[in-house]
Amino acid sequence: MDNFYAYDKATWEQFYPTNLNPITLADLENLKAFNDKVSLDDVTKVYMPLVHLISEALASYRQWQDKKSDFLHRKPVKAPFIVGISGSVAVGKSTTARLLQYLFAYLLPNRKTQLITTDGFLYPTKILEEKGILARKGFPESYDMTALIDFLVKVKEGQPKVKAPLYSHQVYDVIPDQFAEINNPDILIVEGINTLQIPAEQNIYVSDFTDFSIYIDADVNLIEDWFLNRFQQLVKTSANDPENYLYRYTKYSDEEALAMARHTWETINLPNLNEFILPTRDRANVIIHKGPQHRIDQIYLRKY
Ligand SMILES: Nc1ncnc2c1ncn2[C@@H]1O[C@H](COP(=O)(O)OP(=O)(O)O)[C@@H](O)[C@H]1O
Ligand SMILES: CC(C)(COP(=O)(O)O)[C@@H](O)C(=O)NCCC(=O)O
Repeated sequence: MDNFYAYDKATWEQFYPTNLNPITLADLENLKAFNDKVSLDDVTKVYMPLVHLISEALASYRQWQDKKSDFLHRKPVKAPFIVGISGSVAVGKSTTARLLQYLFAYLLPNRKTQLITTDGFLYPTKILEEKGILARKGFPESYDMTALIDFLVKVKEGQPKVKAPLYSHQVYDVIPDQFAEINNPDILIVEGINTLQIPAEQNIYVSDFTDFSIYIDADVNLIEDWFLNRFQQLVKTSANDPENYLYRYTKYSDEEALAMARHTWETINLPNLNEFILPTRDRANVIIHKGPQHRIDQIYLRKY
């Protein structure tokens, strides 16, 4: 990790400029209502300075966009600033993405932020089955990368109403005929395990469209625990919903269901982490490292 500056929380906290208002107690209460899991200590000491840093990158991006338009004698187009969030399955990407969206709204009230997850660009289960790659869900070949790149091109062109397909963890599949609509926001957060990947068969990558990238990291045993905990929570909430994919696990004892989830982790998500996700870590602008209870213990900022 030679090309990163490494900071503990106490040092990183000091980078929040003293002339900016710190987040207030009332806002932290609102945040608690929005998400009662995330540590407020992490919010004030890690995420607030990070959001400030990203807002500086956004300002310099906008300046560069304007300079390019001036150079070309073209009318400036508002191309959204894209923040990519990567990391293992169940490391906390979507939780962090939603938190960042909340904090952008707080610190940058005049900027509109939207959020998508690349899960929506997974091939539907039917196609994964036809291709014989259902057991490779989440691996590079399980995503329709052409559709994802096409989506990013339209977003960057400043087009309104760009459609993004949606994925449901409950249905365990892409939802047919339902889309998120991305409407030329100032900031688009793109969250997904593949946002830093360089698939061999592509010559243009998600990271070519990403203006700031974050990788969420943790010890692999902790991530496995978080995956199993999330699985148990999702199974619990499916108990009265036979349509839910996870409903089938309610028929097994807790131990049996847990053993099946562990098998999924060991045969699919862990090999995917080791072969295709972790090797992309050092390309991120910032690595957030978490310890037990998801508490952040180190922040790495890429030097070059
Ligand atoms: N900062 C956090 N504090 C507490 N729990 C968290 C935090 N981040 C994620 N989790 C929990 O960890 C599990 C995985 O998080 P999730 O955001 O779904 O991960 P991902 O999107 O990377 O798959 C979920 O059960 C979630 O509630
Ligand atoms: C849809 C996913 C590829 C992406 O996961 P996420 O990062 O959203 O947790 C993953 O949740 C998944 O379904 N993996 C395949 C193996 C499994 O966990 O069932």
